Amino acid sequence: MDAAAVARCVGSCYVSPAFGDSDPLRRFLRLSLSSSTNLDPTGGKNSKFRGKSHRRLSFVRPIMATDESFSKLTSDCAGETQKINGKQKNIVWHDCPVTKSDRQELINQKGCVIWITGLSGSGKSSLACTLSRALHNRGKLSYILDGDNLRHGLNSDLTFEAEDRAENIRRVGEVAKLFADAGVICIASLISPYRRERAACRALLPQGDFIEVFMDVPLHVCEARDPKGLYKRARAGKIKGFTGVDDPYEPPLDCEIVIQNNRDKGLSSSSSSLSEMAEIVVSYLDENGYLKTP
Ligand SMILES: Nc1ncnc2c1ncn2[C@@H]1O[C@H](COP(=O)(O)OS(=O)(=O)O)[C@@H](OP(=O)(O)O)[C@H]1O
Ligand SMILES: Nc1ncnc2c1ncn2[C@@H]1O[C@H](COP(=O)(O)OP(=O)(O)O)[C@@H](O)[C@H]1O
Repeated sequence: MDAAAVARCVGSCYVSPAFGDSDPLRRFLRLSLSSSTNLDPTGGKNSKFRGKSHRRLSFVRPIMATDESFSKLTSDCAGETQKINGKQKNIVWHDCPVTKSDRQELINQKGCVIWITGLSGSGKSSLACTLSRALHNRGKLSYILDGDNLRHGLNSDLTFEAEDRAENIRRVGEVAKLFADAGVICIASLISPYRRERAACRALLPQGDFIEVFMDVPLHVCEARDPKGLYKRARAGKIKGFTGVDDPYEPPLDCEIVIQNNRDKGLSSSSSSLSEMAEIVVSYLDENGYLKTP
């Protein structure tokens, strides 16, 4: 992409130079300290990339980033993790001689998770599809885990209550981790409104392999798009607990890529910008070594 295209998007996009913390323990501690709750029901209205200076100290620990994930963070990269939670005991990790490295070498790429978060209507699914196509055109294998789609199957038992949303995100995080382990570039696109759960998904992956993309689109723009008529129904009180209307969205404080996708017109004017947005992510992957065998 040329510099002008970057600039056009950068009216609209910010790519952070990845996380400065190379040490997983440091990052874990940082996440523990930075997580806090934002109950602003207007959600994305003021959602700008705020960066480190706006982090608040809090003693709230990530719900999912428990002692288990802590020990995983310190030992996981070797792939030797033995996962034991409260319900499952006496299980032992079984290794296979065909490794993640073998798989990555086979398809000449590095498995990772692109996690796209944002309000309903912010363009998550559109970006996911455009990105997947762009990667496909470059001969790279990707797979989309879309929140809406997964709620037709794997997550069809879950509601939009906070606890179920958290479980939804946890499951998608685990599945995404498996795809990344398979060597695939996994594109997860779901609202995932809570920082703690997104942080927990990040903690499942080796350092750098979780790339969070924030669709920073104001609520009024999402609401004007309203392709499924859900905002209208939520405003009419026919849907309770709709994200951004009467349910919270916690914008990322610290993510790899921010995309300000503000246009409120139809696809004809957006198609080029979607491909520019996808190109921003592809460039990030390229520059960080995900499009070749590590
Ligand atoms: N109450 C409520 N709040 C938000 N969204 C709702 C709700 N009810 C249904 N929908 C539709 O479900 C899609 C979001 O599913 P997700 O799995 O991505 O949500 S979450 O991550 O568990 O919050 C979301 O899809 P997108 O518009 O693609 O984001 C909506 O179409
Ligand atoms: N950059 C854009 N400019 C204009 N409209 C867009 C843009 N990106 C997405 N849209 C439109 O916004 C609506 C919501 O997009 P979608 O990808 O379904 O969002 P989400 O998955 O976040 O709910 C769709 O009608 C889509 O065509």
